Amino acid sequence: MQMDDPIDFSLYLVTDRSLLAGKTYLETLEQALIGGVTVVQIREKDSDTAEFLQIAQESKAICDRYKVPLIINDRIDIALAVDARGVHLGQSDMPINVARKLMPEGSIIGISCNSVDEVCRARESKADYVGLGSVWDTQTKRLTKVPIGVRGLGVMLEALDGSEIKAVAIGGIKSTNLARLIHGSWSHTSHGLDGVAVVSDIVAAPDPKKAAQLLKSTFIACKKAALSFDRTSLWSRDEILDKAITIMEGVRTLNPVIHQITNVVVSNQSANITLALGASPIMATAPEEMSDLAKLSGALLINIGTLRAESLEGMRKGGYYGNAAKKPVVLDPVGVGASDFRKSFVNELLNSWQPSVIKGNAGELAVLAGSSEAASRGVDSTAGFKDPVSFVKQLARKERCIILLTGETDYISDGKRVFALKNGHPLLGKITGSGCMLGSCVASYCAAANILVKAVDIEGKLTRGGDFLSAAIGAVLTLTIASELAATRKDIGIGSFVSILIDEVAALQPETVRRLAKVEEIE
Ligand SMILES: Cc1ncc(COP(=O)(O)OP(=O)(O)O)c(N)n1
Ligand SMILES: Cc1nc(C(=O)O)sc1CCOP(=O)(O)O
Repeated sequence: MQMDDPIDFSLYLVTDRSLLAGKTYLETLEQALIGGVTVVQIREKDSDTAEFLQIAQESKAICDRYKVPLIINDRIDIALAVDARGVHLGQSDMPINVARKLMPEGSIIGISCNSVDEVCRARESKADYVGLGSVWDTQTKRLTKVPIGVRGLGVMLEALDGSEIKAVAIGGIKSTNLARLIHGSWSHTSHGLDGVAVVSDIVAAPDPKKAAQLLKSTFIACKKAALSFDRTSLWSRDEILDKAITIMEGVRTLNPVIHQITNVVVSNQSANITLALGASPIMATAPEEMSDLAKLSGALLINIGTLRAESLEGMRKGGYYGNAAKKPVVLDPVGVGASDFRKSFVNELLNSWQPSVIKGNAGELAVLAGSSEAASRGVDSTAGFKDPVSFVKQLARKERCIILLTGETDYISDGKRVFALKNGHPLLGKITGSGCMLGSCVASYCAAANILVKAVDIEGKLTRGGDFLSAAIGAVLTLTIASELAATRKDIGIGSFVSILIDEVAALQPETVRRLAKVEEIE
């Protein structure tokens, strides 16, 4: 191991002797190294200099045996004394330029960052890497700043575009939330994390070797899977329509269970439209059921209309277990701009699990994107975007999922391609819950798409890899074409329209979808 060998940051162990679970500190360190830790930071918050020095010397000897670089937290004198590869500094520690003068040439200097401003300063000061955190809450350290969440990481990573500075995330990271971390933090400029820094999930594990192995293999698989999001599919518009129709038929033959946590206004018609599609609805909300239902169902829909305090835990757990069971999760952020309560809750949801599709009107999606361009009033959108095509593409890249923007023209993007769909009838806008019913259709089609995947390669992925772009297109076509057919019925009115719409969805034939579909890809 030479001083100028590049460091592999993928699994960065930060030590904490107060958390040991049975094994001694040195046994724990060695087991973690055998398990695949690629860099170690000695963090001794309660030791005096003599004790810190001794621990650092003993740790260095073990790390050298495994050819793994050693970093010292805060203390340049200790780093120099043990010939460590570098130091990790906090925002209130010695400035990087001073540390650089004291440390030997080629030393690694890392700094903690909690905001984009701090990342920009780290860049100016020529840090070698940044520790971004805390991502989530942690029991290991009393936090003085609000956790940044996975979506906050994405903008910090973007601030590193074009630099050589490496980035690791820290705070609350476990093997169980690593997939969400890697996928959700990817910036829309395709900047991903170089590694994860972990304390308790390794140090406090009964088997630190196994814990490190799991973290390392999960990190590698997730990073590979996250990179695949940037690949563009080569399907033509007609092939995508074929796939959408295959998915439509798949819902009818596979009869997937669609778990829906939805609002009280539309619960009944959402369940009925799901039945009309050929799927099987279950409208369960209790947090206690979420783990079982994630295994049983083909997809989960989370619709935040009529949000109440007692619904929150079910939505948190539903998405979490949905990701864990590799089932698509569809988020319908109904009226998210109506209150700070909804806004902060949706932000919390998107920091804790990964949706496969987000559907919303212009006002709702503008709130998610932090844009003031499209206004909303309650749950209704009152104005659209000047450039909806770029908007959906950007948001899909940011959220790493399919974005469905509803309106007179519906826009669907996977971050690379954008499709405009122009079917539908004005009566859809006159009834309550047409958007919510569309959410049920999207979830049903995603479930079938996720079951129909042929070559299953689930490693590191949040689902089986279903074609959710075609699923979302198929779902929109089904509801909007059925609405056109329903509107031609004699004496149709607002009241009868809902029932006839459900009938038309049930009776809709694939050839009719193919004949009437108004889908075009926007270059
Ligand atoms: C990799 C990594 N990132 C962040 C930290 C936190 O460092 P700091 O801000 O100095 O806080 P303390 O470690 O002193 O609590 C870290 N140690 N490692
Ligand atoms: C040491 C440290 N620094 C943080 C920061 O936000 O800068 S969070 C943290 C503790 C991380 O421990 P665990 O992996 O057990 O959650």
